[in-house]
Amino acid sequence: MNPSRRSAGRYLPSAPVSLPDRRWPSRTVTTAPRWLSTDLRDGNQSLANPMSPARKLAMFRLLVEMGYQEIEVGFPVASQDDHDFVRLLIEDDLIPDDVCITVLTQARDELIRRTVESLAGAPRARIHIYNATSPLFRRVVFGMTRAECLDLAVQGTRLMMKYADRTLAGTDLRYQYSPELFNDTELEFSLEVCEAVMDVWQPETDRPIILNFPTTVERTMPNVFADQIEWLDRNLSRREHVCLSVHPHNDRGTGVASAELATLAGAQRIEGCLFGNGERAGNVCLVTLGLNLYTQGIDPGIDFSDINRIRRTVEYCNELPVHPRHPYGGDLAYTAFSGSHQDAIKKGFDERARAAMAIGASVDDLPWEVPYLPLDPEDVGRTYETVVRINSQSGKGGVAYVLASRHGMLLPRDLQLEFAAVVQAQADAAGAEISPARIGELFLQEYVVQRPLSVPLRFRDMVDTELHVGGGGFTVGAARADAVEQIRTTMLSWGIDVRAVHRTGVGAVSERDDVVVYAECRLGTRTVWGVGIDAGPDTAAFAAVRAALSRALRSGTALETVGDLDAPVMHPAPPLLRPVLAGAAGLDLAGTVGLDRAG
Ligand SMILES: CC(=O)SCCNC(=O)CCNC(=O)[C@H](O)C(C)(C)COP(=O)(O)OP(=O)(O)OC[C@H]1O[C@@H](n2cnc3c(N)ncnc32)[C@H](O)[C@@H]1OP(=O)(O)O
Ligand SMILES: CC(C)C(=O)C(=O)O
Ligand SMILES: [Mg+2]
Repeated sequence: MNPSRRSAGRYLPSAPVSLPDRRWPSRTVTTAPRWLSTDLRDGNQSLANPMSPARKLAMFRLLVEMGYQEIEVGFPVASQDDHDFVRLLIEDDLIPDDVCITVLTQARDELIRRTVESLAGAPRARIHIYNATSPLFRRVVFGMTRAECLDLAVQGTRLMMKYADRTLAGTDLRYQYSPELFNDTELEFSLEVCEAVMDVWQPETDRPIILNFPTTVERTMPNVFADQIEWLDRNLSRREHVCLSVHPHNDRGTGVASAELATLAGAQRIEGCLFGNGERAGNVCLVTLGLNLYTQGIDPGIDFSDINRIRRTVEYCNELPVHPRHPYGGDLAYTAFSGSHQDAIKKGFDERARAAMAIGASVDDLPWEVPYLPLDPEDVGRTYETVVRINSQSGKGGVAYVLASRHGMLLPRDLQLEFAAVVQAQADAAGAEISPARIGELFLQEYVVQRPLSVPLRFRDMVDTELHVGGGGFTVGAARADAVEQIRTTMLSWGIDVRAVHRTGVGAVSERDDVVVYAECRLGTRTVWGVGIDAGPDTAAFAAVRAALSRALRSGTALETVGDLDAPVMHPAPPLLRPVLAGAAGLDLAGTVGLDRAG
C-alpha cells in the first residue's frame, strides 16, 4: 500500500482493558470446553450457495457422529429451507437424546414468534437471541440509545418466554443470549445488558443461561479479548448458573488464539465451525481447537479419527475447498518437502522403532515425539506415506525415507548420498515434485540391471558355483554357502574390490519378498554401487555385483581409471568378463574398454 495515499491512522486502536491483576496468563487448560458447532447457521449464512437440505443433513449427521452435543441448526425465519430443516430434524426424530439443537433469531417480535413455533414438538431445544450492543451499531444500525438497546434484549427475552409458554409446553427449553459485537462494546454496558436479560430469564440450577460473547468482527489482539472475558468472569452475577461462552471470528487470523486465551480467562464453551467456515475470514476453527487440545494430552471429546472424511463432508456441504495448509486437516499438513525437515522426520521414526524394540513395546505405546510432526498422522486416519514428498528442496534423508517406506529398500548411508544426487538432478530438470513411483523407477534404472545376460557365465575360481543366465534370472549352485566371498575374491583378482554387501530383508520393489543386496565395489579410485534384488541372498549378491560392473561400464571414465591411480589407462577386458559386460550393458567392448587388475 502506498503510504502517501493511505494512512493506518484512519484505524482506531481498541482500548485496553484495565485488569492489572489479570490471572489468565498464568493458568493452563486441563479440560476441554463445551463446544457448539454453528456450521449450519453462521457457516451456512456465509455461503454463496446456502446448503441444500441434503447438504444440511450430511453436515448434521457428521457433527453428531463426531460427538458435538450442541449444534446450532439454523435461523428458521431466514428461509423456507432453514425452517423446513428444523422441522425435519424434529418430525423425523433425528436428534439424538444427548444432542441439543439451537436456533437463532433477532430480537424482533414477529421473528421470535415464528422461531419459537418452528421448534414445536422438539424434546429439547435452545433459543438464541442476539442484538448488537456496540456504540457503532447503536448509532449506525439501530439509531438507539443505550437504554433502548438494552430494552431490545430484555423485550426479546420476554417475548421468547411468552411464545414458548404457549407453544413449547413439552419442550425442555434452554436459552442463550449474545450481545453481538461484544468485543467492541463498553464492558460495563455488556454486563448491564446481560444482567438485565438474566433478570428476565432468572437462571437457576435447572434452568441455566448461556451468555455468549462474540468477537463478531475480530479487531483486537487475543490478550485483549482474554482480559474482557476475565473481567466478565469476575463481574457476572449468578455465575454458577451462567455458562460463559465465546464465539470468536477470525478477521485478524487470531480466532484460535482468542478462543484459547478466553478459556484461560474463564470461558466454558466455544462456538465455531469445522475448518473455520463462517462470515468473512470465518468463525474459529473447531478442528484446530479440538486437535490443539488433543496434542496437549487433553481429550477434546470429539472424534477426529477420520479427518479426511470430515474434510470431504465439509467440502461437500460448504462447496468450499479446505486449504492444503489448513492445520491438521489440509492435504499438506503432515508433509515435508525440505531436506532438513525430512532428515529429522526420518531420524524420528527410526529412533522410535529402535526405542520400541529395545523395550519390547509397540511404537504406539511411546509418547509421540517426532521432529516437525506435532501430531501422529495416524491418529487422524492419515498415513505416513505423504509425510515426505520429494522435489528439488529435498535431501538424502527424504529420498531414503521414500525408498524405505514405499519400496521396502533400506539404503546404506553412502548409497543414500549418491542416489540423492541422482534424484536432485531429476528434480532440478523437472522443476517439479518427483513421485515415489518415479523415485523407485529411477533407482531401478540407476542401480539394478534388469536386462538378462545373454551368455552363461562361469566363475573359474568358484568351485561348484555357477551362474547361469536365462529368462531374466540367475541360478546359483546351492553347494556354496560362501558364494559371496567367492565372488568377492574373484572380483578382487580383477581389481574390483567388492567392499561391502548390505542386505535388507524385503524388497517391495519387485512385489515379492525378495532380498535386496547393495554391493559397494571399488574400481580404481572410484566406488561404484550396484543393487541386486532376488529371491535368495546369493543370487541377489551376484546380481548386485553385476549391476555395479554394468554401471561402471556405462560411465566410461570410471573404467579408464581402473588399475592406475595416477594415469588413466585403457585395459582390454578380461576375456571372461567381456561378454558379461557386453550382455549386461548392451555394449560392444571390442577390447577398447575394460577392467583389469589394479596396478
Ligand atoms: C453476527 C451474525 O451473524 S447475526 C446473524 C445474521 N444472520 C442473518 O442475518 C441471516 C438470516 N437473516 C435474514 O434472513 C434476514 O435478515 C431476516 C429474515 C432475519 C430479517 O430480514 P428483514 O426483515 O428483511 O430485514 P433486514 O435483515 O434487512 O433488517 C434489518 C432490520 O433488523 C434490525 N435488526 C438487525 N439485527 C437485529 C437484532 N438482532 N434484533 C433486532 N433488530 C435487528 C435492523 O436494525 C433493521 O431494522 P430497520 O429495518 O428498522 O432498519
Ligand atoms: C449471533 C452472534 C453470536 C454472531 O454470530 C456473532 O456475533 O458473530
Ligand atoms: Mg458469528
